[in-house]
Amino acid sequence: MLRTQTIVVKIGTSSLTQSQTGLLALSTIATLAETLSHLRRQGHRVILVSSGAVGIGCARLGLTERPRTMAMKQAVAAVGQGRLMRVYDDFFTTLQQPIAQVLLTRSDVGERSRYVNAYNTFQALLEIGVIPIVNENDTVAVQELKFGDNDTLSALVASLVEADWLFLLTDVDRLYSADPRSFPDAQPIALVTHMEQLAQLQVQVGSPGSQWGTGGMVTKIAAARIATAAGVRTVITEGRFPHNIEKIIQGEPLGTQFAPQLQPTNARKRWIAYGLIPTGKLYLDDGAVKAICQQGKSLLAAGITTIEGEFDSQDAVQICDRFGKEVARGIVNYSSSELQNIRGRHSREIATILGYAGAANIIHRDNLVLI
Ligand SMILES: Nc1ncnc2c1ncn2[C@@H]1O[C@H](COP(=O)(O)OP(=O)(O)O)[C@@H](O)[C@H]1O
Ligand SMILES: N[C@@H](CCC(=O)OP(=O)(O)O)C(=O)O
Repeated sequence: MLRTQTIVVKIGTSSLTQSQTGLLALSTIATLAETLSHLRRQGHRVILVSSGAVGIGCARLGLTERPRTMAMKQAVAAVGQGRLMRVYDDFFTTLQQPIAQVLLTRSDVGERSRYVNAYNTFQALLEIGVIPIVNENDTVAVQELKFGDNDTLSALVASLVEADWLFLLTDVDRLYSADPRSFPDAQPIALVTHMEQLAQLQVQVGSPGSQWGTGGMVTKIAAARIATAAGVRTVITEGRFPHNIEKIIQGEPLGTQFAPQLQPTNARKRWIAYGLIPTGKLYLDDGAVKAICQQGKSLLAAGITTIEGEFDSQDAVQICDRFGKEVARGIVNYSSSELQNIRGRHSREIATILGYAGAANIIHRDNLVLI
C-alpha cells in the first residue's frame, strides 16, 4: 500500500466542457469525482484546481464567445463559478465526499502572512478529509494582480502544500514536440527529467489555448517548472480519462511526466520566487550573472547596469542578464531611486554616495532565488 500522497489535480475548461457546444462534459466530471473520492478513501490528501467559471458562465448565459472586457469576464465568471460548484457538489455529495470552495487572488500568496494563512486553511481542510476545489477569484481579481491562468495557480498550490503530485488535465494526452493539432507528425514526450531537456528537444508550444481556455501548453510548462522546483512530480495527461490518475500514481507511464528536482528549493525561497509580485527589474553584466548563478554569491551594486520600475527597499525584483532573460528573483536592500545612484559602483562607495551606510550587498544570497 502506497504511503499517503498529497495530490493536486488541475482540470482545464477544455476538459470540463464539450468543444462543440460549450455545455458541461458530465461524464468527465462524474469520473473525476469518482476518482478523487476513491483516492480520498484510500487516505490520500486531494486538492482539485478547477477552471471553467468563465466557460460555464458563457454557456449558462448563451454567449457564443469569450467576453472581451474585464468587467464582463468578471460578471460571467460570477455566474459560472456558482454553477460549477453546484455541479461538483451534486457529484461529490452523491459519493459522500465533502468539498470546499477556495477562491484565491494573486495577493493572497503575495503577502507572507496571507500565504501562511492559506497554507493553514489547506492543512485544516485536508486534515478533516475535505477536497478543496480551488479557482482564481476572477470576479474580484484586478488585471495587474492576476494569476492569469490556473496552470500557474495549481503549481503554486502544489508548492504551497508541498504536494507529491500535480496532474494537469487537458484535452491532449501528453506533451508533444509541437502542437499535434497543427503538426500531426509531432513526437510524444513521455518523460522530462530536467527542464533544459525541453530546449534540447526544441519543443514548440504554439500560442495560447483553446477557445475557452487561457494558457495552452506554455502555461503548463511554466507550471511544471514551478512545481518540479518545489519537489512535486508533475504530469500532463488527458482530462477525458480521469481514472488514469490512479494508474499513473501506481506507476503506469501515461501522459508526460516531469521528474521533481531532487533538492527542492526551500519554502521561503519558493515564496520569494513565485509568491511575491516583482515590482522592478535589474539588468546585470556577465560577471554578476556568473557570480550569482554559478558561484552562489550575493548581488553587489557593481554588477548592476540598468534598473527598471519603481520599488522600495524589501520589494521583490526580477534579475535579468544583459539580453533581458530572467535568471533570478530576489528581495532588494535599496529602493529604485537609491539604486539609480549606486549601480555600477563599488560597495565601499555606497555610504559616501547616499550619505548613509546601508547593506553592503543589494540582494543577500539568502533572499536570492535562481529561476
Ligand atoms: N507541444 C504541444 N503539445 C501538446 N499540445 C500542445 C502543444 N503546443 C500547444 N498545444 C495545445 O495546447 C492545448 C491545451 O491547452 P488549453 O486549451 O489551454 O487547455 P486547458 O483548457 O486544459 O488548460 C492543446 O489542445 C494543444 O492544441
Ligand atoms: N479562472 C478561470 C480559469 C482560466 C484558465 O486558466 O482556464 P484553462 O486554460 O481552461 O485552465 C475560469 O475559471 O474560467
